Amino acid sequence: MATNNQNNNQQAQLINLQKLPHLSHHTQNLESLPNPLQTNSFYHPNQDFYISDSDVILTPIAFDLSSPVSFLAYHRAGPRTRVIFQPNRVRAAIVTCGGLCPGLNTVIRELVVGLWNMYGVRDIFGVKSGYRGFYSGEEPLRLDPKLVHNWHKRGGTALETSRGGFDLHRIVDAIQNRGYNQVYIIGGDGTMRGAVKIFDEITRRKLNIGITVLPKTVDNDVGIIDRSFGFQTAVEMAQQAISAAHVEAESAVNGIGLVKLMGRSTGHIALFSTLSSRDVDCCLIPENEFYLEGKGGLFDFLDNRLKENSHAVLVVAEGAGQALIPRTDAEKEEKDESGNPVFLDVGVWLKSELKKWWNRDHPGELFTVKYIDPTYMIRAVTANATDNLYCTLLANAAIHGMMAGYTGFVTGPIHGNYAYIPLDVVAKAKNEVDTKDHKWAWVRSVTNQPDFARN
Ligand SMILES: Nc1ncnc2c1ncn2[C@@H]1O[C@H](COP(=O)(O)OP(=O)(O)O)[C@@H](O)[C@H]1O
Ligand SMILES: O=P(O)(O)OC[C@H]1O[C@](O)(COP(=O)(O)O)[C@@H](O)[C@@H]1O
Ligand SMILES: [Mg+2]
Repeated sequence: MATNNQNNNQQAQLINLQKLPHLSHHTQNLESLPNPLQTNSFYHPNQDFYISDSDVILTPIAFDLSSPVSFLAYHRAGPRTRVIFQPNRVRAAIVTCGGLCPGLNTVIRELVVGLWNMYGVRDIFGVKSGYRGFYSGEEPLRLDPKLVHNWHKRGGTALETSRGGFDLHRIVDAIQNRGYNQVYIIGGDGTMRGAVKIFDEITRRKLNIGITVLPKTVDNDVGIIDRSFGFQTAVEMAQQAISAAHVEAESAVNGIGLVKLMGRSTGHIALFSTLSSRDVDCCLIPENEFYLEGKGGLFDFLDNRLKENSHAVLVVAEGAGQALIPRTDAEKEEKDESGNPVFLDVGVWLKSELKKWWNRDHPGELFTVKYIDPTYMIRAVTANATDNLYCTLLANAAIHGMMAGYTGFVTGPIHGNYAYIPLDVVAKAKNEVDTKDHKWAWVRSVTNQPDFARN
């Protein structure tokens, strides 16, 4: 019969636990207290209510039994029996960084309400305007449930956000000087790269300060988690633009409706919008290069489509086709304040190329391109119900992790369960559209578009 040790060894070979940093790893004399939820009148925690450190989420969830299997395990999010912070000694800071995303205000609201109601924390501060707000001299906003009461009904971020302005030492000095010991950062891939540096510096200084990132990206370009909050809302909003483009195209002779959607380096919004709309004839994304002229190119496809159907709808992600657009050397070098490449407008360029092509190949024949660019409209809106719920669970899960003393972690759903994932791992994990998988094949079969693979 296998001994416990043998079983543990076998399990260790099979399961690779993604260990989390904990404040006890670099600070001493931490307190250990019963979780205040134990005496919170709204909760009646039994033993199953608490999540233990051996409770994990496994991935992958689907595997082939005929091959050797191994799993990555992430600590499951949720309340622990013991916490390391006295609620009245917590000074929490919340900051939003990078571009907008539906649900930002909900996450802020739920962090405030969760800290206040679940754990009895009273010192909660909103840092204004992104990373630079830590040291800009602007006073942080004191937050309480009354103030944030309605925030989930507003798009944007009431704390304001910004790009750039990452000054590591000034940020960590400010965190230290303000006496923050829980820092909740809401941001995307760039934000996480910055947060890794903040975490490293806090660790180097041996400070008793927990830091966590709640992943935000309207593009859904952050890896490991199932999807980001606000993404569904954005896809829903994009439907309106696609429907309008379809109506315009259908109502014209040889009409093309062209919609540009967000997606800097990943085409998830374009892909999901295409799949859910079914009005789209061709979806162009950064992960799949395309070309205009010749057999199998976009014009060839559209020529046939217009002959068959007399109208067509194109969806293009903003980061698609960038290599095809002529640009000056200066334009090639252009970056935004965070260091992200600045794109030329693929929609405007495509519209002009389409017109040139038609006039050249079909002179005198009627043709219309209606270009719709909803850009900020899909991300500046209030989160829908599903995303709002996601934001609430995300914020609650992040709070439980921080109160338990975890640090340098990201909270997010993995196979529908909330998990704590090491920050440095998520910061490196990009979520790109896999053009070899079923979903992209499905797009191709729904649209019948070419694969743009030159043979
Ligand atoms: N490599 C990096 N190191 C430190 N800070 C970074 C890095 N990349 C981005 N940041 C900072 O993170 C913040 C948000 O980044 P940005 O790329 O604009 O948005 P997002 O986090 O949504 O991707 C900005 O303040 C930016 O300066
Ligand atoms: O005009 P801004 O604020 O720079 O935003 C534009 C960019 O923001 C995005 O929504 C992504 O932003 P994040 O990296 O902040 O998530 C892109 O889709 C878009 O290119
Ligand atoms: Mg980003």
